[in-house]
Amino acid sequence: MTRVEDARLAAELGADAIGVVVTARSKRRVDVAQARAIVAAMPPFVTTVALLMDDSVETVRAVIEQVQPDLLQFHGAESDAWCAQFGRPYLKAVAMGEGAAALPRLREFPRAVGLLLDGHGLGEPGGSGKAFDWSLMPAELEQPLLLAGGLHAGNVGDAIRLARPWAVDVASGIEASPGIKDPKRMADFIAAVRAADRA
Ligand SMILES: O=C(O)c1ccccc1N[C@@H]1O[C@H](COP(=O)(O)O)[C@@H](O)[C@H]1O
Repeated sequence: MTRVEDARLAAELGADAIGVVVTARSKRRVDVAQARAIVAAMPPFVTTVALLMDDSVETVRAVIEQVQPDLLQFHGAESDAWCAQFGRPYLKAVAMGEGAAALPRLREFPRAVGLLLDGHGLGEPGGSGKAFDWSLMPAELEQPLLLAGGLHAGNVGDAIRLARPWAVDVASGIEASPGIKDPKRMADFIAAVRAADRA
């Protein structure tokens, strides 16, 4: 989310969580002040997430103190120990663009509260709009698995039925342009997720 009004609409439509991208490596980047405004505008029970990618310890500390997100989400080459040093719950994104060869990395983050499997390639930022082979979603891991990458209202139902993730995460598939959400795409996406949940 880059705008308070988009984040409020997501919450009204029933999103369980919203994210702000504070890493510099994104076309959706917001500064700390804007990230704080978006997070502060969220009602109770909507989880707020700050996205980071190979940022400095100082940057992460500033985000924790000033934005106060519920969760950190790391998208780069950070190790489990590096992510855990902040003493905050975190999600670790794993790039699935190389297919089955990426699967061993899912075991490298035992302290993550969840793993986000995203369709982009190793070293690339997320938010790419690229999907991966959902049949690779492992069933045996104990951590909650979140599915991301190239999702939109037209494919998220199939993705949920096939991969059975804990949650789905979307950026470009609900946008009118980078960082600007499209209300109809957002509503259609959440309706498709709820329909798949019920089925
Ligand atoms: O969205 C970004 O710009 C971004 C930048 C750096 C790291 C992660 C980023 N986004 C994450 O990627 C997923 C999937 O995006 P998409 O649906 O394929 O466009 C998104 O939900 C964020 O978690």
